[in-house]
Formats: sequence, structure tokens, C-alpha cells
Amino acid sequence: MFIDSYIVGLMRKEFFDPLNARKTLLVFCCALSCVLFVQYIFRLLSQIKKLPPGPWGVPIFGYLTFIGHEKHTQYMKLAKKYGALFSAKLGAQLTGPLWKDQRRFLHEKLRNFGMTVLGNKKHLMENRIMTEVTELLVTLSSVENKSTDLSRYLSVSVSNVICNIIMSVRFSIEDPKFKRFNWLIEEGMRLFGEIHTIDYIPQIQYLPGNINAKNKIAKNREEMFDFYREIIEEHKRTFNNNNIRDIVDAYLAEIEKAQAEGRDGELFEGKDHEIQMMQVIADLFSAGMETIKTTLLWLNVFMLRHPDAMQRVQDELDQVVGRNRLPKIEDVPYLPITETTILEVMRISSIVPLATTHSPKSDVVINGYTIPAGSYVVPLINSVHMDPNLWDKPEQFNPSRFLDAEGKVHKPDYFIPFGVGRRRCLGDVLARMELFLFFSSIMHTFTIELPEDEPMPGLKGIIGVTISPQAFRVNLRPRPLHTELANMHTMAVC
Ligand code: HEM
Repeated sequence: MFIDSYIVGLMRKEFFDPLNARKTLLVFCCALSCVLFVQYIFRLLSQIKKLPPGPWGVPIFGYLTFIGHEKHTQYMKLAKKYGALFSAKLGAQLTGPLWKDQRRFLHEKLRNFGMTVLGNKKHLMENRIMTEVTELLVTLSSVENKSTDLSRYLSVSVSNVICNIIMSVRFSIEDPKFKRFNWLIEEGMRLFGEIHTIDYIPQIQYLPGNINAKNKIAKNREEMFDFYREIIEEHKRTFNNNNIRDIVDAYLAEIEKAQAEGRDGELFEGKDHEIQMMQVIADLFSAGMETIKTTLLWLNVFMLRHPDAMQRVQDELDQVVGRNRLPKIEDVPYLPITETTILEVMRISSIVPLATTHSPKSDVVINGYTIPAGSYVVPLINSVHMDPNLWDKPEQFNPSRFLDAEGKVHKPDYFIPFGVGRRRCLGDVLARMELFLFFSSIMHTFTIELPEDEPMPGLKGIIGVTISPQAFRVNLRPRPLHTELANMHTMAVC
């Protein structure tokens, strides 16, 4: 109302005196800017008042300059200071329908390949994983009683599980393609970590260091895509709609169906089908490989540091599974000590300390605070897992905290290694199967010991996309074997 009447007055004066009118216009613009600025400040202040408490930071960058490399540790300090729900100005981004379509599609296909806890199909996945577990045990038995770095053996076995599901490919440990592939992924994760601030302030992507990193990422991505392209071409040559072998085949079938129905222009929002497919393959591979390998490494670190806990797992396996076979998924309900050991290592290591960035589409009110539409919401997994109000002595390794009074496994709602809500981990079922089968089989076949002159691995992790343990070595002492395991060892000796 005030501004409208101001404009009317100005128009009249300008009509009679053109020289003065310019000055008046200038004054008007200044006054209008002041009014708008004051309005903006009022709106901002009232918005800030409704936000959860948090640090102010500095203009433009907000709190970003204070976060540093150890984001999760810094956020944990803020959570201690400001409470479970706090805000820090960093930026904003929204997700779109393409993600939803891809997630729905992948979820359904992964279930078809056995990523399910129910029905007959669960054995499909178990069989795929056990092929790799057995192969790993055979390889490890050739290095038993020698100081060994488990990381490279686990890398290839875990990669083979996910590669098999995605594109029916297996690698051998010495395969130069596999080594290069692994190197590209590791470098990609390191480079992404280096330039993560671009997500919040896109303008800084043009700084020389960031341009270099972005160019390297693009070059590496192209090299990986060349490999995927070859795989897709091979799948196209051998495609049979009645025998869908893996995720690549499932995508090819979907594209063929969309073409037949005349809606291929709509598929993946009309984006290039092959590029979409390759991106999904790349994402699934990196999400499904690094996480499992890292958790298995932490399991070994904790077993080295707590031989009594390892002994309890082995005693339980001997009693329930016996010495004639390897553990199976159907044994899980009878192996609470083994299961809670895995859960406790997942809690205490929180290998994915921050979940992905979520973003509400409209304003959301929580505990009286308003989270504005489009703001970043980052669940702090490790803060929740280390909260002394939720866990008794959270710094201590104690698998029995997951056991109830009757000795049954109990997972509280605030145990969230796979995140929460609609963006919860897509691979949680596969992850739980893999962790159980790999860990229990290694424990059943070997005792993990620290080689002479090797330091005990510490708990301070290396920060990348996941938090992984520092390099360490183990001695694998074989455990007395019968039938199935004995045959496996004979194979290794041959
Ligand atoms: C110990 C193993 C794993 C852990 C701790 C883990 C953890 C997580 C977490 C915390 C998220 C983000 C969830 C959120 O933002 O709320 C996530 C997302 C995701 N994970 Fe996992 N994950 C594991 C294994 C796997 C495996 C084996 C796969 C392969 C199929 C996988 C595929 C994915 C995908 C595709 C997403 C993105 C989901 C989306 O954005 O909709 N993860 N994971």
C-alpha cells in the first residue's frame, strides 16, 4: 500500500520537471531498495528464528569454511552443542522424479535376483554370495599362517558379488582390468571428497584446483564408461528376453518394452538410455563394493582387538553350525552372538557417518522449528550411534547391548547404519546377507591373529566416502576341519 502510493506521486512530479525527475527517481530507487532490504532482513530474521538453533558462520559461505575434512566429527560437535536438531547455512537442492523411477525399478529387479528376506528367491542371492565366499576361503588358505593384508582379497570377492548381480562379470585378483577399475573408483572417491563444497557453492567449481579435479573425474568416468559400454554391447549381442541374467539385461528388457509400446521418449525422462544405464551401474558398483569391504575390515580389526569376542562367535558357530559345513542364512536366528557382533561393529564404526542429503519439497515443522522447503537435511548417523543418551557407554565395544533379557537380538529404532526414510539404503538386504556370510565363514575357518612385530590396528579411520580402517595385517590360523571345509583346503593345496 505504502509503495503503491509512492509510485503515483512520483509519476506526477516527473511530468512537469524532467531534470529533477531523474534525481527523484534515484532517491526513489534508493528508498525502494532500502524498504526491500529491510523487508528481506525481517523475513530472514523471522525465518532464522523458526530454524533449529545452530552456528551463524560467515556471509556467503555460512558455516562451510569451518567444516573441514572431518565433516562428521565437526557435525557431531555441533550436535553436542545445539542438540539433536540443529541448522547450519550451507545451501539447497531438490531431488526429482527420475530418482524415484530408477529407485522403484532397481528395487523390483534386485528383489527378482534374490535381494529379499522372504520366499524362494532369497537362495538365489545366497548362492551367488557363497560362490565368492568359498573362492575367498580357498585363496586365504593358501596364505594361512603368513602375515597377510586382507583388503585386496576382500576387494575382489565383494566386487565379484555386485558385478555378478549387475553384469554377470567376475574378476581374478591379478586381473589388470580389475586393478585399474579399483584404482579408478578409489581415485574417484578421493576426488569427490576434495571438491564436495561445490555442492553448496556451485560458483567455486571454476577455481583452478576444482577444475582440475572435475576434469580428472570426467576422464576417469569416461574410461569406466568405456568398460561398461563393452559389457552392454556384449549383453545386447546375447540378449534373450526369456532369460534375464542381471541388471543390465533388466534395463535392456525395459528399453525394448518401452520401444514396443511407443513410449521410449518418456523412459528415464527422455534422457539418453545408455548413459542412464551406465550411471546406475557405476553407482551400484561403488555403493555395493566399498561399504561391504570396509565393514568386513572393521570386523577384523575389532576381532583382533577383542579376541574374547571372536572366541564367543567361534564357539557359537561350532555349536550351532557344527564343523561339517559353512554357515547359511537360515542359521541366522540361532546365532545371536554372531549377529550382534556384526551389529555392534556397524554401530561403532558407522562407516557411512552422514547419510545422503535429503531435501523437503515444502516447509516442514518439527519440534516447533520450521525446516524451509529446499533446505539440505543431513541425517548424522554417527552422532546417533554415539549418543550417550541412547547407548550405555557408546565408546565401548559391547555386542551384548543388542541382546534383550531373553538373549534375543533387539535392534532399537535409533540403530540406523542404512539411513532412514525414503532414501534408505537400497542394498540393505544384500549388505546384511553378505556381511553375515563372509564374516561367519571367515570366523568358522580361521582364527585372526596379529602377526609378530605388527602394531595393533587403531580405531581412527581414514576419511573418504566411507570411514575405513588404516592398513593392517593379520595371521590366519586355520581351525580344525571336517568334510566340506577339508575338501576346500585340499582344493587350495592342489
Ligand atoms: C554395510 C553396508 C552398507 C551401508 C552401511 C550402507 C549405507 C547407506 C546409507 C547410509 C545410505 C544413505 C541413506 C539415506 O540417505 O538415508 C545408502 C544409500 C544407498 N545404498 Fe547403501 N549401504 C551399504 C551397502 C549397500 C549395498 C551392498 C548396495 C548395493 C546394492 C547399496 C546401495 C545403495 C544405494 C543405491 C543407495 C542410494 C539410495 C537412494 O538414494 O535412494 N548399499 N547406503
